[in-house]
Amino acid sequence: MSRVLIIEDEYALAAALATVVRRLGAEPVVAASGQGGLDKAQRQQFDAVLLDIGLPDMSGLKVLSALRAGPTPPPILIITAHGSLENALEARRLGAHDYFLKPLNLAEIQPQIRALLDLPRLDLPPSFASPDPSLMIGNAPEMQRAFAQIAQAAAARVPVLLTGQHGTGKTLAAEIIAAQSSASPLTRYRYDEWPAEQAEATLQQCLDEARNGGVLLLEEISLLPLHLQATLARTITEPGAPRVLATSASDLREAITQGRFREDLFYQISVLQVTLPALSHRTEDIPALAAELLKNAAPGKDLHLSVEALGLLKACPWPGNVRELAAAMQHAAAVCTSPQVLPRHLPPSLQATGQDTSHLDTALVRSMTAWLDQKLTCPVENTPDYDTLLAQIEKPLLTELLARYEDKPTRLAAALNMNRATLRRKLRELLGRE
Ligand SMILES: Nc1ncnc2c1ncn2[C@@H]1O[C@H](COP(=O)(O)OP(=O)(O)OP(=O)(O)O)[C@@H](O)[C@H]1O
Repeated sequence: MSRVLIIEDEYALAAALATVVRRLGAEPVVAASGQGGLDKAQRQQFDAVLLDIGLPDMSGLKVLSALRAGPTPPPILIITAHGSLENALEARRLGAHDYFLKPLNLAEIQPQIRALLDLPRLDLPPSFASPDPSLMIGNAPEMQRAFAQIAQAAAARVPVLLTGQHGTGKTLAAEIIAAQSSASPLTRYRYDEWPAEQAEATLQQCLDEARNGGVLLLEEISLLPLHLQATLARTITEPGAPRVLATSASDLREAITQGRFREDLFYQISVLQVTLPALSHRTEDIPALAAELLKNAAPGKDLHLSVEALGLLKACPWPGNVRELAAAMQHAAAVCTSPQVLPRHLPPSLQATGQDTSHLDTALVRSMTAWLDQKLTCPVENTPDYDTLLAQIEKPLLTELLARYEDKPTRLAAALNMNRATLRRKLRELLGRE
């Protein structure tokens, strides 16, 4: 893996550069002073150096000449707030590869770093490459609704709020929307990635970076404290402001009632909304998702899931949603030495929760309660009788059961210990089968 030395005393900038380097597939090493940088360069070989000229302990130009004096000097990119022609000329004379002025446009410096490291575009992790919309898997009705919302959002240039539990694909959906609707790279900001004293300056930097046609992804916007919400509410209405895509796993309307989120900002950022369903609400998507995630986890290994393993996956509650399923498939790929993944190849925690199906019972009771609420809130004369309600429950139950026993009533009756004559009568009355 290529290694990049970042000599920069401004924490926010150093962290942002480290993120860029990491996303390019290289390892960042940060030094906050000139001497620190030189020490690190003496101990390790680097493939590139990003060097700030305005360092606290010595001139970056001095660091540059010291680095260049080594036996195999790496290519060096200079970053400076004191952009003068002299500095630029001197840096070039001392052998700097290129020269960048602060405030730094990360989108501009990124291709330069890639070129220095001689990294092919394909090396980029999916978060920086434009994600392929087909990578978002889902056939369930709730997912189809989400796809329609994503398509609308991709065709517009208005702010979008993406909601759903953690790991449901909000960020992936936002990346797809951004890639489809803007040529500029996506700028990202997440409040809890920064120390409190750097958070505001970094937000401002991200807002500036994405100005004039860019897209700013604000991950988990609910974390933003009120004073930064005020900054955001003011800035995103200014001319040239970036398009904002915001994600939230917590209920922003509830946050508004509790005084933790500004109502005006909520309406500003939620012109369009995309709602990603929980994985436990779309268990029919689990086979396709699990197969794809397993393939990604073990490319070329041709692993597939046994019926038993799939049954277990479908029964799990998945609080971590698709992210948790992806981790489970990585686990399976690591421990499974045969072509077929069995329940014992799944993480032990899943094997335990998969046995406990109480969450499914709870879900059944919850949806039956909602169904009854709806059925029974009508004038007394229209209230259905008990047998009608029971028939409505039994009809899908029998259809589903028959499908599992090859559509053979005799097999179903034997397997579930049912009276054959009763089953035949029910099939005739409820499903019209002779
Ligand atoms: N429908 C999907 N098809 C394929 N992969 C998916 C899908 N949804 C999510 N993923 C994958 O699951 C992982 C988690 O998704 P993502 O980071 O987008 O979730 P999130 O909702 O933004 O989570 P958080 O709230 O924790 O930030 C990612 O690796 C993503 O690529």
